[in-house]
Amino acid sequence: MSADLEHIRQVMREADCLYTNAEVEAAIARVGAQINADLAERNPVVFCVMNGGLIFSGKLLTHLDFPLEASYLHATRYRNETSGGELFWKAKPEVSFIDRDVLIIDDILDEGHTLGAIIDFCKHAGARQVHTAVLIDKEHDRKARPDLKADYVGLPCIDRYIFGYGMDYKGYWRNAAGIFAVKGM
Ligand SMILES: O=P(O)(O)OC[C@H]1O[C@H](OP(=O)(O)OP(=O)(O)O)[C@H](O)[C@@H]1O
Ligand SMILES: Nc1nc2[nH]cnc2c(=O)[nH]1
Repeated sequence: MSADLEHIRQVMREADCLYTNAEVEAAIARVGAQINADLAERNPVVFCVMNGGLIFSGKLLTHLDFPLEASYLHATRYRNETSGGELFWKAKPEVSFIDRDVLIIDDILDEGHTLGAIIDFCKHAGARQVHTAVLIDKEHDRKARPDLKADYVGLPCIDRYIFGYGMDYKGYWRNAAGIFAVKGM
């Protein structure tokens, strides 16, 4: 079924802006500086988690000032819905990272099932150390593993369904230049 574009446009018109474009860009620059300080000598292999991690990864990578290899993996459990289900691997990493430092970049740590599963996968596949960066850490008490924290966090966010900067609403608005919360969600 094709999307109801008028509904999609209305969601943007009615959304609450939680962070402006400038605030997100400043957060990305901050995270970049932290990663430069920590990982410059570690020769990490950097994985963007598709699809949501695309914009944060692209912008963050331009702040990193050391040699690195970049690739992607694709794991999803929301599949364009607004509540999560089973984790589904669409593409596992193709680059070998045995005995390598790995940096995983994703848009959001919500309940943490996705990041937890990706970290487990990388460790089982022989990574020396797995580092994680997320643009948004959503604050609530439903974390799958309460002890699982991302090493690098751009911004905290209240417990609402958000979109923009890679995050979608029903597959749309990943391109929104800011972080927005859907009205009523
Ligand atoms: O912490 P969790 O509750 O597991 O949710 C976080 C994950 O959800 C989103 O992915 P999604 O499955 O929506 O796929 P997408 O990246 O293609 O939007 C997001 O990109 C994270 O990977
Ligand atoms: N777009 C989007 N994806 C998510 N995945 C987990 N939480 C969220 C959220 O709030 N928004």
